[in-house]
Amino acid sequence: MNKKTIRDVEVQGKTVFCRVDFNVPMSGKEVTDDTRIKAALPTIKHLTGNGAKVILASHLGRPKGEAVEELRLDPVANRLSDLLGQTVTKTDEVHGSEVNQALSEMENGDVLLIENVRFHPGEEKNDADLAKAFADMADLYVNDAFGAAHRAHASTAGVAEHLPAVAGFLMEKEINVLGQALSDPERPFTAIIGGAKVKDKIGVIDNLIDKVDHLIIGGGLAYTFIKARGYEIGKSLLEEDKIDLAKEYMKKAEDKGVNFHMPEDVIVADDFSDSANTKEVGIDSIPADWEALDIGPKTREKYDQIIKDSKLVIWNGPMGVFELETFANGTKAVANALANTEGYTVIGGGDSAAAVEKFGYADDMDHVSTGGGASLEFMEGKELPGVALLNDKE
Ligand SMILES: Nc1ncnc2c1ncn2[C@@H]1O[C@H](COP(=O)(O)OP(=O)(O)O)[C@@H](O)[C@H]1O
Ligand SMILES: O=C(OP(=O)(O)O)[C@H](O)COP(=O)(O)O
Repeated sequence: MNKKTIRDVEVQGKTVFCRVDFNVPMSGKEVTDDTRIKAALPTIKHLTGNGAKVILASHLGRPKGEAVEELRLDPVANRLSDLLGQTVTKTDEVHGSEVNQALSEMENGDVLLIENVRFHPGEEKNDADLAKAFADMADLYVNDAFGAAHRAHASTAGVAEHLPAVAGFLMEKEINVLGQALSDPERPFTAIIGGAKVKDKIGVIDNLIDKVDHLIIGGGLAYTFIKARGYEIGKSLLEEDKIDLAKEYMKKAEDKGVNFHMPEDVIVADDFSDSANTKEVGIDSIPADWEALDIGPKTREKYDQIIKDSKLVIWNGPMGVFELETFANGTKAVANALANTEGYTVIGGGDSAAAVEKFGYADDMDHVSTGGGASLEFMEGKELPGVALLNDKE
């Protein structure tokens, strides 16, 4: 990576505005997976250990510019305090008098976490005033939020225009490892795309088709493709206005000789719950009132074989609603296949990383990225806004 990092700057006595990605899975007020918090610890400890005052900023969920009680960062601050072994002060504001007061009380080595930056309507608009307000709090900007580096927001991009701006250790590691894997990919190269953020992820498929040998689709994303093939999908997740795009991508894959795989069979349920009635059905038999929440056994077997025959596998997005035991088998099977392939394996995405951790396969992967959309956009060859504005190495 040709960007400056925290190794290249003096931080003693400085106030550092450090963007992290603490967008962690939650259940009520409990952090259910702290992978992303742990991943930021080396940077935070480097800063505190070298005498900086550290202001941490993160988003959590998608509150759309207003305060949402369940998306406050207090549980994250508590978990971070435990992990760091020091008190992390948390403000209820993103900026303003409460934050300024907390800042005035900070000593070198202290850590302050400001409230969920997406409570402020200016964050996602990359509002210039908000970016300036963030910059005015500090002497240095550090971006360690690889998971949010594909967003050009006030705390990930705008703020960097006003301060010396460098990458944290996590950002550096992600860019280096992913860049290395993709510079000259070993083949067969397989990409597996699943999850629920259809709007975000469908576009990356376009560029991935130019790079991979096998493209595997699963999770909520699959049903827009299955519908595009002309099948009825009942109440399964559908992004109606992306059906044409799905058709276009399948055509492109065919034209380019890329092997495109979508589920052949699925697990359908009459309710979105662990106690729902379920059935295994072919994709031509999804009942009108049911929704497909996992891939079926034939699909699991087929995907397992492709993964085991691959030399490089990137996986982003679970194959089903893995949080519910009843619909976790597809995601488990794919995680197991990745753990047992000889190929180099890269996992991306908050939920995929959480799934791999939950099923006990994290140590068997070559790289578990903290970014889902970010790793995909990086692997597509796009320049990430959260990286572009950082200072270049001299
Ligand atoms: N068939 C499906 N229907 C609805 N939601 C699904 C389905 N398959 C997976 N999901 C959901 O997708 C979510 C993860 O999606 P996403 O955020 O895109 O993944 P990641 O965080 O790994 O990038 C999980 O919460 C999972 O329950
Ligand atoms: O969880 C995230 O993305 P991911 O689900 O693609 O890994 C990042 O924190 C970015 O969140 P966003 O997709 O709401 O901008």
